[in-house]
Amino acid sequence: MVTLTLDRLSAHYGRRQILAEVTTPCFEGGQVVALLGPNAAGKSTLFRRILGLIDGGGEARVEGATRQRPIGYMPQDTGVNAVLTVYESVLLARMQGRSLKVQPEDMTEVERALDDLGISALGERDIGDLSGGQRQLVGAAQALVQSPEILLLDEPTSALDLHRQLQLLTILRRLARERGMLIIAALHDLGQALRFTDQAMLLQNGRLIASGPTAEVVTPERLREVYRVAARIEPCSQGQPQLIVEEAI
Ligand SMILES: Nc1ncnc2c1ncn2[C@@H]1O[C@H](COP(=O)(O)OP(=O)(O)OP(=O)(O)O)[C@@H](O)[C@H]1O
Repeated sequence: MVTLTLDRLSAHYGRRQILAEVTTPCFEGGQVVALLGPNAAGKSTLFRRILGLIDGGGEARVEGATRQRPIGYMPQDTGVNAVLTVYESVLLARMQGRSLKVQPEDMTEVERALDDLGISALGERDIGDLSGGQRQLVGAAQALVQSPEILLLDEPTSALDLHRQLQLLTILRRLARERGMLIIAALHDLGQALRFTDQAMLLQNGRLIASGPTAEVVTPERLREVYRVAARIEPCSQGQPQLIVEEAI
């Protein structure tokens, strides 16, 4: 099973330190992990540092991976290429870093990624003609089609309507369980994090404030300290934790 452990991971842009010694428990395949924190806390920077796209100290230790490039990534701003169809853009993502000879298996994987995300009907559409939410799902398909063992998604629900947010989070949970994938998603909706994720990391000003089971990370005290909101967490009628936000403080 694939695992990821962050060990005193730091990151800087030029001379400016953004992340300071982030150390986490070992996250395992099959789990969905929420990456939480207010604007500018360092969530995107953490993803880029895990991917080795920026410099810094410490280590993002991947163990148990069977592939040479085990990590898939969907950035916050997914690029759009207007001259490609959705199918072509996902196929191109699949072929990244490989020979350009398309095998039948590659086409099967493209169809599977589109199907997994419920966007098979968009396959022949030009990517430039899509709505923001549709483009976001295509971005997720581009990351998923590489059959990653670890999938990093930077705010994958930010452009989606409520139905599609819930649908995507449900799909991610299923994919993690069924394929043993470790999925880490930056999320701003803490209620959804409580409902759909197993573990969480909470960043503030580039420091890890808490990590562990989501229900232990997202507490009224931390919402007050880190997010500056007064909130309660109460079980709903079905016993699920429900976040009730009262006011900004
Ligand atoms: N390329 C860059 N060069 C210099 N500073 C950067 C760069 N990218 C981000 N930063 C700075 O790093 C800090 C963390 O930014 P980051 O994008 O990681 O935050 P975030 O938690 O993802 O925020 P948000 O929730 O708003 O997307 C911010 O102060 C930001 O201004």
